[in-house]
Amino acid sequence: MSHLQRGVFLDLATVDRDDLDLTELRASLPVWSFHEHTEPDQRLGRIGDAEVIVTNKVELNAEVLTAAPRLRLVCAAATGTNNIDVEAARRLGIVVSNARDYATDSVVQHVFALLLTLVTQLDAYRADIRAGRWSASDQFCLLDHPIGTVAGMRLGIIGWGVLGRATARVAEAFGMEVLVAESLNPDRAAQEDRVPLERLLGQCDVISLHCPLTATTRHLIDDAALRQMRPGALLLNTARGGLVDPEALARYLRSGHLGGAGIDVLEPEPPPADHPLLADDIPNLILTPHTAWAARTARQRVIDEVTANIHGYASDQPRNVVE
Ligand SMILES: NC(=O)c1ccc[n+]([C@@H]2O[C@H](COP(=O)([O-])OP(=O)(O)OC[C@H]3O[C@@H](n4cnc5c(N)ncnc54)[C@H](O)[C@@H]3O)[C@@H](O)[C@H]2O)c1
Ligand SMILES: O=C(O)[C@H](O)CO
Repeated sequence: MSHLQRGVFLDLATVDRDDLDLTELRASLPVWSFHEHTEPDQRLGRIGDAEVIVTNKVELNAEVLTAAPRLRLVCAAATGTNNIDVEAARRLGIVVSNARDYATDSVVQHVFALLLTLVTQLDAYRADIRAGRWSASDQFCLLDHPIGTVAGMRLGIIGWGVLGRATARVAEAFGMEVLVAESLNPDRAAQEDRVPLERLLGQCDVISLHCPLTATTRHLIDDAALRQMRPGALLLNTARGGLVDPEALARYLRSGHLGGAGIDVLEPEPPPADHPLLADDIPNLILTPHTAWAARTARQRVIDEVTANIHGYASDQPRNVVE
């Protein structure tokens, strides 16, 4: 058994809005400090001699990890761990655990909320109603914005993990054809049935991103990738903002080459007011504020996953270790 004394949760308010049960988490260690948010210059003071850090989005770089004298376990209250220097943690003998498969229902319904909103022109018709166009119409319905059907569309998935696979299952139920991109990571196991990224981009009506943000995947969807996408194709990003070059995406939406985009994640977050994708003249862009994961059930599950990761480490059976 590994005896752990003290834990610090650096950004509890990003998970809990006083609607979650933290009893088990609080009981998992003798001493806890919970902080709603932590600014970069507050990190070291708050970490102190903690052996366990829980973070959703506070950055833990090599400098911070090196300066934490007793740190043994970092629990990401998230699946994505791009805010944590996992390599530095490994060198320092610190275990990093994440939360897996905790928000699958929430993220997948969000992917389809974005896709169906684009394909049905929901926003445009709601704006028409608010502007009085339905009441003023000479017929029972409005037909001003062309409506597609997802059935028959070809969906390209980039990132064949928990969320990519779950998205594919729902897509098939909608009558979509699914193609899966080869992983760019050369260490990945056999990739039969996968399609090279370039071909996937050129053959699909919808591209949905589900891979982690790493040095290799940063700006995976750049100017060249957007150019390869079919005219009128749709881009969905519920993974990480850094996967997409925002200036390039704004250009391809403005030019009409892309039919639309549904984006839940930007870089940085929160985005500055002058972020290229916050401009108000970009057509067919639906933005949501990183809420794909945020159903209450999923937020409770992420707390339960963190608790299980602490218990796993304490009983010498670390779980969900990020390699
Ligand atoms: N918006 C949200 O609310 C939200 C919620 C949960 C997760 N996420 C993001 O979604 C990502 C995926 O989550 P998941 O649960 O499916 O993770 P996962 O680890 O199960 O799947 C990720 C997959 O991406 C693959 N991959 C890695 N590098 C790749 C590359 N270069 N090219 C193609 N594929 C590559 C991996 O092999 C793996 O199969 C997370 O890393 C996180 O950043 C976002
Ligand atoms: O990676 C995740 O799990 C989401 O971004 C929520 O933190």
